Amino acid sequence: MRILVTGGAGFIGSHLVDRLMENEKNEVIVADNYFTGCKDNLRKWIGHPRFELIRHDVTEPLLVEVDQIYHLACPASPIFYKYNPVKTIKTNVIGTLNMLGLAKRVGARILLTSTSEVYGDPLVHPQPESYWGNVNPIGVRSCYDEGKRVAETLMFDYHRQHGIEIRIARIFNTYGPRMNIDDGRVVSNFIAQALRGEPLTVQKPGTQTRSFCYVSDMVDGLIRLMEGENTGPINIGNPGEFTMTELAETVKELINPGVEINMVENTPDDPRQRKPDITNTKALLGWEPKVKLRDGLPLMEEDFRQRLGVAKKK
Ligand SMILES: NC(=O)c1ccc[n+]([C@@H]2O[C@H](COP(=O)([O-])OP(=O)(O)OC[C@H]3O[C@@H](n4cnc5c(N)ncnc54)[C@H](O)[C@@H]3O)[C@@H](O)[C@H]2O)c1
Ligand SMILES: O=C(O)[C@H]1O[C@H](OP(=O)(O)OP(=O)(O)OC[C@H]2O[C@@H](n3ccc(=O)[nH]c3=O)[C@H](O)[C@@H]2O)[C@H](O)[C@@H](O)[C@@H]1O
Repeated sequence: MRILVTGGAGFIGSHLVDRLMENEKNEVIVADNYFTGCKDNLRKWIGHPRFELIRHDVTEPLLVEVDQIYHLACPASPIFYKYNPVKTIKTNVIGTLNMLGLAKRVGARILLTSTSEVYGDPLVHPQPESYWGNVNPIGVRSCYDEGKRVAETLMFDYHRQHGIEIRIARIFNTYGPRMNIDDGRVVSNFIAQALRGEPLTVQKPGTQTRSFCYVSDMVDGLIRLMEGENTGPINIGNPGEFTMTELAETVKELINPGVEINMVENTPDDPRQRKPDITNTKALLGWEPKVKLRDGLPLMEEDFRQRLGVAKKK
């Protein structure tokens, strides 16, 4: 199978490449502009006969003969996707248009990594795929939230109009090794702060909730979706829901009991609750997450200790 992974140098993408490369029948091509990802995440595959890495921005057309496209190219951290909002929405709209054009041209099946942010600040909880969402069309997060919604629209229009084989995953908060240490997302922030002995920065009100999926579960779900017969959209996430204060207390307990927890200001339009309804995911993909937060955090801690050079206290 010839597989293109856009955004494959990123956090989820590089773990996906690892799993795809385990299958000797697969040839993998990564296209990435290294905005938030890096070659180092793929170092073990560079030079491998079944692997190719291209520096490419998906807002420009790309022509490669492939059978499957995993379209992950988009900055995921709010800090990065808010850094250049016009670029973020271009990546989601023009980038997805280019990948759909490629899929049509070469007859490839295409999977889009959409997001729970399509539900916005949800008024329905937990969120089923049938929920249309509560999204601000002109807010500071809209480049991402609406960008992903348009990407889903384009996927379905190409499916209905041109018969393209599509798969849509609505990914919920995912964590694990290889996350950018300073990309500003809550799990990476808290673990880096705990290891550096800095106060954990809980953004107000602290009662807002998220549900965290470990990256190996996420990759398993994405491959099952691609290999299955269902277009989606399908939620892929761990229904274990925590407040940010509970998350901070767990990181403090597991990693550094002496660290302080500080309440700090939040940013506009931060969703107050988020939890996937995975009824469809279990029924259609036979998937559910295996790694609990308390088991996943130490795996990420080990990765961050190595990268930060912080040894575990005896
Ligand atoms: N991690 C999460 O919690 C989460 C949750 C929901 C959805 N997602 C989605 O999953 C995908 C991967 O997320 P991630 O956490 O690995 O993020 P990431 O930022 O680590 O990876 C994104 C990758 O895409 C690349 N990229 C960005 N813009 C590009 C462009 N214009 N052209 C080519 N490459 C580009 C980046 O350099 C990076 O390698 C994204 O589409 C994201 O929206 C992630
Ligand atoms: O799962 C999803 O669909 C989305 O999850 C995250 O978006 P978000 O939940 O905003 O991610 P974080 O920036 O990690 O924030 C999570 C919560 O933690 C809080 N937070 C964040 C950082 C911090 O240091 N402290 C803190 O309390 C935020 O206010 C927010 O309530 C990802 O960044 C998005 O790419 C993704 O689409």
